[in-house]
Amino acid sequence: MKPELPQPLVAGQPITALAPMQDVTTLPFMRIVSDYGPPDYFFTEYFRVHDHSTLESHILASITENPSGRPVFAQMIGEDLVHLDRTVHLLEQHPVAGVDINLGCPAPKVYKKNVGGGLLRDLDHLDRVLECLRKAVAGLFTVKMRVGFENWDSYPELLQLINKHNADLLSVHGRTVKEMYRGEPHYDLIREAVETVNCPVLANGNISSVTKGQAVLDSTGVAGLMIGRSAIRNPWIFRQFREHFSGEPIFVPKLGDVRQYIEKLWKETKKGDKTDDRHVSYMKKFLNFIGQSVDPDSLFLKEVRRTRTAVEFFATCDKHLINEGRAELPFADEPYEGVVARPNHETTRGVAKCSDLFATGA
Ligand SMILES: Cc1cc2nc3c(=O)[nH]c(=O)nc-3n(C[C@H](O)[C@H](O)[C@H](O)COP(=O)(O)O)c2cc1C
Repeated sequence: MKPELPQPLVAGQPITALAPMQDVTTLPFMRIVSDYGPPDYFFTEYFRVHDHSTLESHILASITENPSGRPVFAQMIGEDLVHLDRTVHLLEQHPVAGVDINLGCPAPKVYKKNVGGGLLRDLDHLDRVLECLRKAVAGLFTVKMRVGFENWDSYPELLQLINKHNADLLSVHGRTVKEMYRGEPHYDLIREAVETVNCPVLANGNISSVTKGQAVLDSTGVAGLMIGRSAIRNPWIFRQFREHFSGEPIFVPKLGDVRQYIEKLWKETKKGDKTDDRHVSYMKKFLNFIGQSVDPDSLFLKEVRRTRTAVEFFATCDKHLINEGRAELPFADEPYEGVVARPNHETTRGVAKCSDLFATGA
């Protein structure tokens, strides 16, 4: 019998999902998001698939040790049929909700190896990849993709491939690979997916608040929303969506709550062997997004980016988030205009890790 998509936490509500984010959606981050109110679905960062790949243990932990009880879909990136098939069988020995293929990674070093977004340039090979995966995956087979490589000329064909291979869920990041993270996503193209494919669709890209999410639900008719960077900035966002869908008052975090979130992030993500000062640079990956909603002049972000030691880092957090009554100020619902996270997407470090592997000819 065909497996069904898991029910959302509150039956009948649109689905919410945490987008896969390399080096971010690790087990510690999933724990934190679960504490603040989990999404309906989790997706892991991608497992790399090539001729000598194994399941990376830290990614596997985000499936096997996830405390939320919510379904976790395992994402893969790769293009080799034999090894994709092999990896599906390895993954399905674990409690995965389904297996997802990454058709969106826009990093040149990745797409040049014809994986991630690169697969969107060769629909014949993509056809074979999807056929192989559909045969291999016993449970739910899901796809996360962008709307095209250079443009969306092949998008209708792409959507037909989703139908041909009976994907069970499609997440669409409404930009081309070449658009990277620039500009507003093409929500009209997400609507086209809803009208064309036979499976539920999740809208992805710049779902920054409940208001924005509801507007996207209304304009596209999607079954749900997949949220990435805004869940780093605002880990209460899934709870807020659930409250909104239930017609309840929506929780408004204060700067004092944000200070506690930063403390939690520090404690959860710091590995035993790392010095406090080295951990400051890892924390900036998160602070970059959090800082977008702290103050409109970007004072917090500018100052925290300059910190080098743990003492400086926490003193800056206290100054901007707690001292002089700031703890009671609201944390803005949307990023302040002009306050930009840099980088605002996959980092070179993350990209380098996977491109190094694919560069071996795998
Ligand atoms: C740091 C970072 C890492 C990412 N890693 C992945 C990944 O491993 N797999 C994937 O499909 N997308 C990845 N993405 C893309 C996101 O899943 C998502 O499609 C994108 O950020 C747009 O959604 P948003 O505007 O809600 O962030 C990553 C994005 C970021 C910012």
